[in-house]
Amino acid sequence: MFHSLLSKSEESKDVKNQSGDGQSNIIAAVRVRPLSCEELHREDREVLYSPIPGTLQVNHGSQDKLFTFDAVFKPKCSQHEVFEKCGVKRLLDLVFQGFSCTVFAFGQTGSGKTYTLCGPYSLFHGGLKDHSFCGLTQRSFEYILERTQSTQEEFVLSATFLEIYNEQVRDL
Ligand SMILES: Nc1ncnc2c1ncn2[C@@H]1O[C@H](COP(=O)(O)OP(=O)(O)OP(=O)(O)O)[C@@H](O)[C@H]1O
Repeated sequence: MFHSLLSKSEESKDVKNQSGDGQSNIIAAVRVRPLSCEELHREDREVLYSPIPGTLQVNHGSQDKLFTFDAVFKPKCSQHEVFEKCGVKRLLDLVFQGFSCTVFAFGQTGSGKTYTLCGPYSLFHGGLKDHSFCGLTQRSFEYILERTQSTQEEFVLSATFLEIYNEQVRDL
């Protein structure tokens, strides 16, 4: 699961509409990763379905539970699709209006946070060169750099990567 947050002024009390575009300041999206080889080998089965866009159904024995999110991405969704539809592009546009934005991925170990944010391990260590595997981070940088290059204005860009693990914050 990943969330996107934005804030312009700490004094602002209005959680909605700070950006003036009528949309919520918090976007919650869920991505369901495909079963791993190990899980397939174990004959684990899928228990998460998205019967209607924006919903996630958890198959829990005889009781199904349905949850709603701003976006739900099924296992076959590509990195490109996630970037285009998860709401991050809207945040990047708001960065150019002076808003501070945060994207954070949340989930248990092995759920796909790193894959979604940065791509698979082999993109960094295994010689994989395929751009289609790039995650939200690389795509965000590309998007920002494209926007800065299409204007005469000067920009100073800064980005921070943090990991919170066992309630400890680590600067990546
Ligand atoms: N959408 C996806 N498509 C294909 N493989 C995926 C996907 N998401 C995750 N994986 C694979 O699942 C495994 C676990 O993913 P990942 O390392 O991103 O999890 P994580 O949440 O960052 O785990 P940790 O908290 O332990 O660092 C990796 O081998 C990764 O390549």
